[in-house]
Amino acid sequence: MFLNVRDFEEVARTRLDPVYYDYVAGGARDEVTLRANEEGFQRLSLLPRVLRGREKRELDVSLFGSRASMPVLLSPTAFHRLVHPEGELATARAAAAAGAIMIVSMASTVAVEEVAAAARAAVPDRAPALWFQLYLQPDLEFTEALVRRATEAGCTALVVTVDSPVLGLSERNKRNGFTDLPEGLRCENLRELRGGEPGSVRQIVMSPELSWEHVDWLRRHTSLPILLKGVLHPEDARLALRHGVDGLLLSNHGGRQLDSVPSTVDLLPEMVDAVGGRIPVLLDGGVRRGTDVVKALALGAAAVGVGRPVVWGLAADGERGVRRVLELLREELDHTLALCGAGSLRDLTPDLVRRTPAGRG
Ligand SMILES: Cc1cc2nc3c(=O)[nH]c(=O)nc-3n(C[C@H](O)[C@H](O)[C@H](O)COP(=O)(O)O)c2cc1C
Ligand SMILES: CC(C)CC(=O)C(=O)O
Repeated sequence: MFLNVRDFEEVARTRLDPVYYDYVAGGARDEVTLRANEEGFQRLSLLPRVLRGREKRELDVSLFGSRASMPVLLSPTAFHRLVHPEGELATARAAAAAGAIMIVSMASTVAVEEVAAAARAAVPDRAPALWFQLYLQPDLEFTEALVRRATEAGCTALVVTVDSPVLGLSERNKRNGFTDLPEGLRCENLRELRGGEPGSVRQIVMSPELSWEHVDWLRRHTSLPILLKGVLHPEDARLALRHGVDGLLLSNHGGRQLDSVPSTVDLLPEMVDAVGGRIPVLLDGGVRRGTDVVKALALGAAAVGVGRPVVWGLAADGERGVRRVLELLREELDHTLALCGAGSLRDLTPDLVRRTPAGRG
């Protein structure tokens, strides 16, 4: 029985090739940050208010022009066809049906146009909420064409991942010899547009030479809102403001890039402070429960993202699994709001969160 997100991980573990399970579950090096993300939430306690609740709670949010049924979105995760044959098509249908924002990974194994078409077909009466995650490629002509493709496909915001000047190192992947997608799977957004072998697919380039000038370049080449994913230093948050960025997705890549960085929820108050309310701060990393969502929102996040939970849902039970994972998080969020005496997300304020004394959490 799937009672919570962790139940999906257990089933996914039994279903998946252990090499692919490790790819998804794993983090960088000693996995200190991977563990810290969940522990960060566990160390925080909630302090509910009483006698001020409401019969029906409002969970919907509006973010960068996208309406969503809840402040939980699908963080970008690569290679969905590695865990289920329908891959991102199933994920997109589930997200659209749940009214959740899906951030399509640049490294999706289904082309962004097809992902968008699947989402639209799932909810013919409304526009599904899709954003696109981008690794800025040093080949700016290619990057520009990709941004155009994502925009024309119907993605309405760009989430630029900036924590990957080089790829993080997962020792699980190394031990397992997992370096490439298996035969038949490709990053469909990386197809050559011209030149190269017909139908050939590029490798994603992680470039240490990317700079704020590239963000400025992107700002000039798109009218879509730009969010930066992976800014962790408050000084970089302030720089993001100066470079006209529209939002931050506070993320340590689920502990997959630099190991030993703090958990995202521990950094959240400082980052919220750094931007001083001028742009929304979203957060991902370690969100597994409705209580985690409430803690993050109370501390100032505009929304949270989930990465692995979606992949576990997909691996365990395809589209239905992703649907259920999103439903569970929504139900838990609603239930937690009720127990906290919050009638809406606006009632979530920092005073509802306490740091558990050391040794007790
Ligand atoms: C299997 C997997 C693939 C990922 N692929 C991407 C990606 O393509 N682009 C990206 O910006 N982040 C990627 N991430 C990071 C997620 O967007 C997100 O930051 C992270 O998973 C959040 O932590 P959580 O898994 O604890 O929810 C990936 C994470 C996982 C687990
Ligand atoms: C390197 C990407 C293709 C995928 C990614 O970001 C990840 O696996 O964390």
